[in-house]
Amino acid sequence: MKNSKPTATSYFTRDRAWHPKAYAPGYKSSVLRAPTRPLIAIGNSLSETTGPAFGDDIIGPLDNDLTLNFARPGESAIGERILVHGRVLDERGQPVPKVLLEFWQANAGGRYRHKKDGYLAPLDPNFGGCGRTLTGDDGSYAFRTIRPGPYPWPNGPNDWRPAHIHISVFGQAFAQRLITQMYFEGDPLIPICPIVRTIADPAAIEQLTARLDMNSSAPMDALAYRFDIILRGSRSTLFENRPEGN
Ligand SMILES: O=C(O)c1ccc(O)c(O)c1
Repeated sequence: MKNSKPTATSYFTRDRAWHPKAYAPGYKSSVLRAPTRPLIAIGNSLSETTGPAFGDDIIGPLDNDLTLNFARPGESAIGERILVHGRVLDERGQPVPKVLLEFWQANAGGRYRHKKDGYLAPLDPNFGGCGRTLTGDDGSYAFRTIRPGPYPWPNGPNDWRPAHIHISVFGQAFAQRLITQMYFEGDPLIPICPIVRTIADPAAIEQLTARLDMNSSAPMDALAYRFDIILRGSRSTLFENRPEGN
């Protein structure tokens, strides 16, 4: 298609080489998870392309504050207090308003509040690890949390996940949910993480890395990190549930 005349949308088409391969043996669980046969396109059914429409009414007052939303009254989660903020943008850089963002993460010691997480680090009685918010009319979002700890995982003999926050972006339908992981600028575990190492282009890793943003920090309260999410196009944020074949 190289010589075809560009159309209005061809500038924004997806660069499939940007996304990691679904099969990446260094990331052990990708081996069984990756499709073994060519993918086939299945059209969405009506129930996959209609509703739900989320409004402000589903969001509770503490949903975007993980330091408080599981804490006992008057207490808060242990850890380095941070604000995470940014914008959700489409392939033209236009803001995407009113999308539901959900986040989940380990506590400051690197432990998830999940029955299958048996890591030695203790649970924090004041930290649940989940939150949600809607983007504003300018596509912006923000939430308060604590910086999660890194943790070991049984991929190889000594593999550790860098500190990260999982972020889900809900579209206008159940079939439109994209999930990514946000890392923190300067973390030495990023380049040696087997999951990160499935990503070929350093620029794509940079895009998954939140930047320290001193201008948005809350003095005497919380540091800020900025993380923009680009939903589509040649420089889309990498989403773990949208590998190269989709
Ligand atoms: O897919 C996995 O196996 C896997 C393991 C550890 C993680 O922290 C994660 O986000 C995914």
